[in-house]
Amino acid sequence: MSEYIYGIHAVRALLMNAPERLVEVYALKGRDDKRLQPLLNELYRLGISVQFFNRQTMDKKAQDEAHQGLIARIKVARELNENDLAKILQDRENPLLLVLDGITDPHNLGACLRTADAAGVCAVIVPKDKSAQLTSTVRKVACGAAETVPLIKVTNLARTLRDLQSQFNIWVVGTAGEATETIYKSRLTGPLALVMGAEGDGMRRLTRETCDQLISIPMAGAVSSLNVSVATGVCLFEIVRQRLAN
Ligand SMILES: C[S@@+](CC[C@H](N)C(=O)[O-])C[C@H]1O[C@@H](n2cnc3c(N)ncnc32)[C@H](O)[C@@H]1O
Repeated sequence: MSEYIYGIHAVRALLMNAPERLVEVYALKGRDDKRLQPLLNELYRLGISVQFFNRQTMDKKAQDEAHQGLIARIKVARELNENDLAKILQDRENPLLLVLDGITDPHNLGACLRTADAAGVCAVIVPKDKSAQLTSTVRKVACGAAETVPLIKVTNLARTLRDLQSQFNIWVVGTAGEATETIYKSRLTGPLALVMGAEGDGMRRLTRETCDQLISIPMAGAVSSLNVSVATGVCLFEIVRQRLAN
């Protein structure tokens, strides 16, 4: 089984993190780009087939995806699940996890993965059945982070959160606009899972009830909530700030 990834960021990230998954690469003929040549050199070095095509053929292969002159056919990765968490968490001194409770917009998932990578999140956890899938749009928006941050799909999110609390001593912090405690007054420096809610309804009741703490981002204006990927960025980088200041 294979799938396609598009664009320089996605191909470079896969080349750096899981080159064994690259089957073949299609590149735009005549494209003279300083960023592309080192990447092509590395592909040649690893013996990965690179074929050159004109723009019309590349656009056809990309089927409406923006490809920036580079497409890779890759082996589908094994899906990660709750059983992979122990390995990811072992030897992590101060793990930071991001939990997305039912985000369905691929752009939001891609943006959250990108921010998670930048903030040093060790895995993103989502419920198996109620989330956007790791599509090429998600990969493109994630700018390579879909290849670097493990995405764990769990059958029962509340149970996974309880396991994180009891087995790994992880403090589970949920986010909700109406929470009285703000992120800026909370101490978020220890092992932590940050939980974000879905675009429309926020966190589900059981998820919310499982959290150790609920926090909000203070809102000064007329709108009642932020876009979830924006809220994720605000929260993750406040956590990063606190950890660096510690
Ligand atoms: C668009 S909001 C959902 C709004 C939903 N009506 C609710 O009551 O939560 C999506 C998610 O972004 C996060 N979020 C957005 N604004 C927030 C805020 N001011 N404080 C904390 N989290 C926020 C939360 O995780 C929320 O579940």
